[in-house]
Amino acid sequence: MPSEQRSFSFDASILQHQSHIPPQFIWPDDEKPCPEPPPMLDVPPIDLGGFLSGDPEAVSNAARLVDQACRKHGFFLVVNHDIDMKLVDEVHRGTDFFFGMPLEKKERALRKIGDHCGYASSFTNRFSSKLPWKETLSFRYSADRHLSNVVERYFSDVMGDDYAAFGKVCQRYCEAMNMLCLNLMELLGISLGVGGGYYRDLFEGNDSIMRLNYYPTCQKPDLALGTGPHCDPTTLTILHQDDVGGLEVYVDEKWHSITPTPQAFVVNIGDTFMALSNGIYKGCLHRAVVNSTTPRRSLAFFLCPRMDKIVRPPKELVSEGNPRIYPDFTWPVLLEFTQKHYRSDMKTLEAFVNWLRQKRINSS
Ligand SMILES: C=C1C[C@]23C[C@H]1CC[C@H]2[C@]1(C)CCC[C@@](C)(C(=O)O)[C@H]1[C@@H]3C(=O)O
Ligand SMILES: O=C(O)CCC(=O)C(=O)O
Ligand SMILES: [Fe+2]
Repeated sequence: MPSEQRSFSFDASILQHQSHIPPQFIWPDDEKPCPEPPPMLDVPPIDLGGFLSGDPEAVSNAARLVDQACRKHGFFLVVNHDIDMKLVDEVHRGTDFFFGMPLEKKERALRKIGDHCGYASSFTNRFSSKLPWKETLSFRYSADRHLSNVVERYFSDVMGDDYAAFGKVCQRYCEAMNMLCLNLMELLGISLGVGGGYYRDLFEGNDSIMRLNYYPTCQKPDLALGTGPHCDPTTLTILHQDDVGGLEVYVDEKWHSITPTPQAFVVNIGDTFMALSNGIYKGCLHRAVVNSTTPRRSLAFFLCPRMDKIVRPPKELVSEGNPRIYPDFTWPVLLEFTQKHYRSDMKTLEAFVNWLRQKRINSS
């Protein structure tokens, strides 16, 4: 991991108009965006309506579709999810408001070295090459009832009273995302044949991350990437993209674009759930491309286990034919690995297991 050093700031209000982009933002040829827009990934959205109402046939149909998608690429869309789309619009508007501010005001929430929360502009002080063409604002959401309103308080305490209203909106959004995640954990347990309770119970009181992504326009969109290729190291991601488009998923050895569907949420399996399913469900390899005409926003809710929970698959998923792939670990250790030692990509879990093994050898 390159050492963290202060370098130039990514002031989107300036860089978005520059015809020559700094070399740190130019990705190697084998990772550049596709020369032509890639094919759309044709995934039927999974209708959660029947599942949420407990209709047995709808439950088994949703479980079958989830199982197919997660064994293959770890990506699916959900509709009829019970989320108030007016709330989603409020978060998008607040996102525009925040990222539209002058840099020095955004930097009031500047991400501290090694921390995952706060404002970051393209991580210019975190990585020295292949910089993402984006600004992000990340904050913690805790489902622990003793830590209620942690989002709201973050906005007021860190960002100031003029953000209190946006903080309330994000608090409500995270609570809605938490409910959807718990329902999806139940569905994933049913899909894997271990019952709805195992994963749902594991994520009661979860300690998750919300991230607002803002991708300024780029005058060289064929050389840059908004977010590089990766699997989310977290458990499950619920993402809402605006109508601009830019999310791509790697399936059958090639990139596919995900057409924005405003009423749908994108759901993808993260590394932690790959470990929780003993490798049966695959972490979704994805990235985000940028464009030269329209800024893009996406809202990503990353479900993460409570800090003290051991990440371990249910015994039903471990057998002679399918032995344990990953060792026990806790999420804070994987999170620290991604924040201080390794930039998440498509091999994070493998690198993490090797790092853990080395740490244990060194400490024995
Ligand atoms: C725990 C996290 C680390 C990242 C944000 C969440 C889940 C996704 C991770 C990330 C987006 C994967 C690509 C690289 C990364 C550095 C980024 O582009 O932002 C990752 C995030 C991070 O480490 O800040
Ligand atoms: O903006 C997007 O569509 C993807 C963002 C993403 O993958 C992430 O934040 O982990
Ligand atoms: Fe991601």
